[in-house]
Amino acid sequence: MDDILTVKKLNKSFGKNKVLKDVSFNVQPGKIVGLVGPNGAGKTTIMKAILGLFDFQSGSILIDGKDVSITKHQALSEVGALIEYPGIYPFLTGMQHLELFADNAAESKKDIQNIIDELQIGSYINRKAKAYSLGMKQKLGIALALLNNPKFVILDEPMNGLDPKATKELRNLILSLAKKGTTFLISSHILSELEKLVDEIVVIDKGKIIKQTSMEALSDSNGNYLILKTSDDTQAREILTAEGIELEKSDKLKIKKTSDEQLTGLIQLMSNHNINIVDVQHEQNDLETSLLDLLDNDQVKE
Ligand SMILES: Nc1ncnc2c1ncn2[C@@H]1O[C@H](COP(=O)(O)OP(=O)(O)OP(=O)(O)O)[C@@H](O)[C@H]1O
Repeated sequence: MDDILTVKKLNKSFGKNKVLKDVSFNVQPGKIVGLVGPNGAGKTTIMKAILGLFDFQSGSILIDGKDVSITKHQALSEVGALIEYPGIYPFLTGMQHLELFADNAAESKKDIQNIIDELQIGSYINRKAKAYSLGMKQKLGIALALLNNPKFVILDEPMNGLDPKATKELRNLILSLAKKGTTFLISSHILSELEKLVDEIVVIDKGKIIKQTSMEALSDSNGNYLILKTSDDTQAREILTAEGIELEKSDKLKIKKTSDEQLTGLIQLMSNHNINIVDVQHEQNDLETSLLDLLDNDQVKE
């Protein structure tokens, strides 16, 4: 399927500070893609460039096959976005914001009501935005991003300021929209939340993309471990080491999982030395651990 977003060799500097270095990645329709990386890595800059808000020195951005730049915005007509702090007018009500940004007032009445219901913002939507809390403003910003049924939605730190209930509601809303075909590019530092949502992640560090991978492949490639509990862990550790089986740094007998047959071999090995395996646990790296590993490796390479 053709990409909804293709970013190719994007370079961007602020003065002498090169903040995006040959950034390339793609997003396929209907996917939820997470853009992750440390503070200052370049996530917001990428999102702003995709939205035609920043110029760039070289490279290209295509949405649905059409070029986007600071002067070419046509492809953005079907894109919804929330970037940094939602731009909200303090003296307008939430409802006035939604009406102001709706494409077609008559047709949008039902859409506006749906969004209000889904995000549960009805109790304060007719109050002036100056009286909104951080989370209320954030929810209004998300409502504005989702208005007009965009095909592609870009959300920069959408969970900022949301309480756990609102975070869960937002997650469910994003998942249900994605099921109906909406595509999402989402940045967030709340990795435990992001991993419940995304199909793929793009990892950026110091302006360079260091990985684009499906979540499935990420946990398969570096995140599966077996933890053995035996009748004699001290002796078992010696036997495993003597066999050249590498143990992870842990006070438990933790071994990187390499194949489905590996456990049978370990049981056989222990049994040959009259040691019983009394328990086996499977452990999988969470997104945070996988990401920290990736960033550590990136530092080693430099
Ligand atoms: N308008 C600007 N003028 C000059 N430098 C900028 C500007 N915007 C961003 N930068 C610089 O670009 C780099 C990338 O910033 P960016 O906001 O894209 O990072 P980020 O990955 O979104 O970080 P965070 O997770 O902290 O939000 C930083 O070094 C930042 O100081």
